Amino acid sequence: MTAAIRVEDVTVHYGDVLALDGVDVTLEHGHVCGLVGMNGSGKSTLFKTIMGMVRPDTGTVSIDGGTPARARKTGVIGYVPQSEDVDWSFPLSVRDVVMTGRYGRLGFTRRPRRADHEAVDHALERVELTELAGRQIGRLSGGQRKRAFVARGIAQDARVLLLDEPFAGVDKRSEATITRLLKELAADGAAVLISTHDLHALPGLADEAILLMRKVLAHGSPGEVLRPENLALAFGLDVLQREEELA
Ligand SMILES: Nc1ncnc2c1ncn2[C@@H]1O[C@H](COP(=O)(O)OP(=O)(O)OP(=O)(O)O)[C@@H](O)[C@H]1O
Repeated sequence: MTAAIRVEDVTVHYGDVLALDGVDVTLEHGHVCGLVGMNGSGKSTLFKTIMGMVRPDTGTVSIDGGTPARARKTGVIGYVPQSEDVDWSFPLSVRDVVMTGRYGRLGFTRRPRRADHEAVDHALERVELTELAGRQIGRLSGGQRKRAFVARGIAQDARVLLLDEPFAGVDKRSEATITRLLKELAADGAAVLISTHDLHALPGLADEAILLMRKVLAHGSPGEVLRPENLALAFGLDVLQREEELA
């Protein structure tokens, strides 16, 4: 079976900073995988490398057996970026943003057809944003913005979906809606890779997890990955003690 995402021996530097060091990751379709690691461990860099927005110094990335550029062009891959990476003042409505998920499919005229409008309506319904469809994207709450980007991935029918910190600054309702949708998308055969700082939420969110610290320290079930010795390696003793206090 062709892997949804295959990252092989990828190393990335920003100038002198080593952000990823010989990273190998294989993800299959039908799974939600949580990506965890401390600030600066390379999570966003890994996403950008998988998207083809950062070119690795060495190593290769393939998405559904093709290049990242091809996966972007054909709409195979969808990306929900960190909020800081988005220009929220851009004069686009929620509906416009969701429609950008259809761009790979629009014909020569670039004009959306009925099927495109229907896909956008359906996606807006699934994230519960139908009533806010006409509002400028920057005039939404943090959680609603994230749901709009998830709707873009749904309208796109992305087979591989990457979400960089979708729960940062997000209310519980949006978090629950997004979690449910991601599981539904995976059950329909998508591969979902999602970074999060919320280690306690990980088992309820994902069926596998990756612990990153420039290298992949652990990749397995959330239970295996969150073992105290792994957390101590990735985060230091503070987190380990906090985990014990919370247990
Ligand atoms: N554009 C850039 N130029 C230079 N260094 C960068 C750049 N982007 C990231 N870095 C550095 O690369 C390393 C990995 O950063 P990255 O943003 O991938 O980490 P992260 O795990 O996503 O962090 P966070 O959890 O804080 O979002 C860090 O040391 C960071 O300072």
